[in-house]
Amino acid sequence: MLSSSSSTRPVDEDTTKYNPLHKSAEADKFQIFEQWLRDNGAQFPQLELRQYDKQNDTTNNNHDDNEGLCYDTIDNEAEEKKDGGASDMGQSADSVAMMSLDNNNDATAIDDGSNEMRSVHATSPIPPQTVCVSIPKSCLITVEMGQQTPIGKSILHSDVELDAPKHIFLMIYLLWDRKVNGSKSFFAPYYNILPQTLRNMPIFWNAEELQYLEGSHLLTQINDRSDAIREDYERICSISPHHFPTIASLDDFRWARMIVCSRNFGLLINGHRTSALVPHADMLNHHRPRETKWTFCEERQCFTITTLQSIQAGCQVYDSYGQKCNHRFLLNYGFCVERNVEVDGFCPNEVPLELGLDGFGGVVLFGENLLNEGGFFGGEANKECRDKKLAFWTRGEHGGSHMFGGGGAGGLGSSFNALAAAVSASSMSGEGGSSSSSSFSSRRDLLHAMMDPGTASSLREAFDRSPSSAPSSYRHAVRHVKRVRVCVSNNENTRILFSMLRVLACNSAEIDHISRLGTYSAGPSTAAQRLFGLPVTGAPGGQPSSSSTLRTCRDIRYPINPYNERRAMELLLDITGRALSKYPTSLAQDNANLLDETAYPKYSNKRNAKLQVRGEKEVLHHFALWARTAMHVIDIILHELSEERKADNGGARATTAAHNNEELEFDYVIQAMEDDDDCHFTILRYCSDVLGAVRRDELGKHPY
Ligand SMILES: C[S@@+](CC[C@H](N)C(=O)[O-])C[C@H]1O[C@@H](n2cnc3c(N)ncnc32)[C@H](O)[C@@H]1O
Repeated sequence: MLSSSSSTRPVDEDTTKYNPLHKSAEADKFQIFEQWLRDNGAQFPQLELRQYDKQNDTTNNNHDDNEGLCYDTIDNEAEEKKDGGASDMGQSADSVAMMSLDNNNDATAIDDGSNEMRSVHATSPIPPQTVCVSIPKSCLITVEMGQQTPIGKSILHSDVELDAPKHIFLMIYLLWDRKVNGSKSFFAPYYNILPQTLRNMPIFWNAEELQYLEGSHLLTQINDRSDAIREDYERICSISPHHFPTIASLDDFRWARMIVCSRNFGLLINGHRTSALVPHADMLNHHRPRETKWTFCEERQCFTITTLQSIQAGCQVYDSYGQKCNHRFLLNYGFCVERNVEVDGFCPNEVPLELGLDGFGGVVLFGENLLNEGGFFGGEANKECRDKKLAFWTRGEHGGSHMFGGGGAGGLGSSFNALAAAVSASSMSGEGGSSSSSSFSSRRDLLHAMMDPGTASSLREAFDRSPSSAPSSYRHAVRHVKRVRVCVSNNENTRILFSMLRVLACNSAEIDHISRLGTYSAGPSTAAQRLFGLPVTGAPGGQPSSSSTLRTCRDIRYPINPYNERRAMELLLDITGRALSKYPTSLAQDNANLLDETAYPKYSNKRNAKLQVRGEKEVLHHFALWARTAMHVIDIILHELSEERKADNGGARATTAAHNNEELEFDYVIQAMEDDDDCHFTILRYCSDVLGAVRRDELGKHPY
């Protein structure tokens, strides 16, 4: 196990593995590359490039060490940028057997194009604040250069919309120059050392490798990414039908997209914001916390990398690709960090949760309607209530337009990924446009039909074209779904998740109450609302104060009451359970699997997939525990309240057996949580502070 600090990181001492660069064609490529850079003024005097040796990797994937709750629409990962942050993978990078680029002991590994994992090492001790890499502007490929190519100009003059507009011009330059100028290109030495297969990138995984991600939303994102690349390719072909297909095939385009995605730097060059491919600087692997920083230095007119700490001779020199969830590392860079934890203990791994409402007032979790019609979440019979609830749930979104587009942005930038589900032709025609939800059985049939993935998507298309002409039952069945990414933290996205759960858990009186709440208005507030600096209720009479803005389902930051909060926690337990049930293996099984480095070799696609799903399950288990703990604490509060009520009514509270049981007392339970080292601080703080404030408020309402 390597430390994240260079001072304790082992130094590679087996110099026999790092012979001078002259023995293989592969080494020649790198020698030519480095010489080309030096000839053009680049400097990296204390660095050498190395290549990882192949290691039991059945997928030909040799890797070394080792993107708050956002609505999906702001979770745009299409154009991931390096951010000058730092990595964890460094810890494993050094532990991987490596060889110098001229080491022809493993010529086969080199020649099959699969040994694509290179790294940068210090050849002598490097003090902090040393500019260890300096690449002149003339060696950079920038967005503007892509815009000046014939295809770039055609794109600029067209009104075509592309998924990756910023990356596209770098891709275009790379593909165009390679094809048109070939070995005569100024950048040919750079093109020659770029990885050829990118087999570690999930969009290039085979079916067996993708199956390792079963249960993960990442599978959908991989598909979406693949589709988006194909669509961009087709759009550019439509602008340049005779030229572009001769420059790049779809496979070339896919390769270029992932090269740019994993290697570009967002820069400010002489006051102009752009993106660039920076030869050599893009050979540094990711590690956190960061040990180097990079920038475009106007004085030198060079891209520079500067050390932030001393780096020992032989140690790998890292860059940080930023603090990111493993799904971003995997999707955009083709690796996962084994232990993705920041120095302060924060783990950025996330999992997306999908929750929503149908027009019957029924809760929808991961696209499935809760059908407990006898229970609370299956929907409300009261039309007025469900209309209000739906109005609140969709408040702030663009009416209609987002509903069927699969991810259109809402007015507040939130993802309103409303899903229109298909129903069978018979059920649609059978409804005849009459009021729909007249009976439970027809509604149930309708919802069942909607859950069937085989139901007619053509009807959905017809409905999308003309929603207003669809039968009202169908319109009511349309599910309004939002997605939120959560991690093990009480960050903004956690707060949004809890807010949405509270709204979904509202009964008629509660939805009336939150609909009346104003935002940031002065006036009377409860102790708990003051304590948390939370929005306060509007003036009596139900109108928000004039200075308030309308609140949305993201704004219910404080429990509405203990009963609603308990229902919200039931929903949280349900949604985490549903998400966990999608995976074929348990978290315990994953942990056991990852101990087996023969079956799950380091840096293999199989291991990376396992790391990804394990990270998701860790988050889901955290929230399941949160929900269970909260329900227990709320039950204790409700018990105390009922005891108070009895006492207020003249009962003998103190003599009840239950009351003598200290395990049923709020303070006792909170103290036990504080004493428990395993109790996560977010759960403790929520139970102690948020539920504690709810309890104080409720007790303050006595006598009843
Ligand atoms: C900017 S390049 C870095 C240089 C790269 N190693 C090469 O040989 O060209 C980014 C790629 O390096 C690899 N990489 C970077 N950091 C890594 C890490 N911590 N663990 C595993 N692979 C990493 C991934 O394949 C990623 O797509």
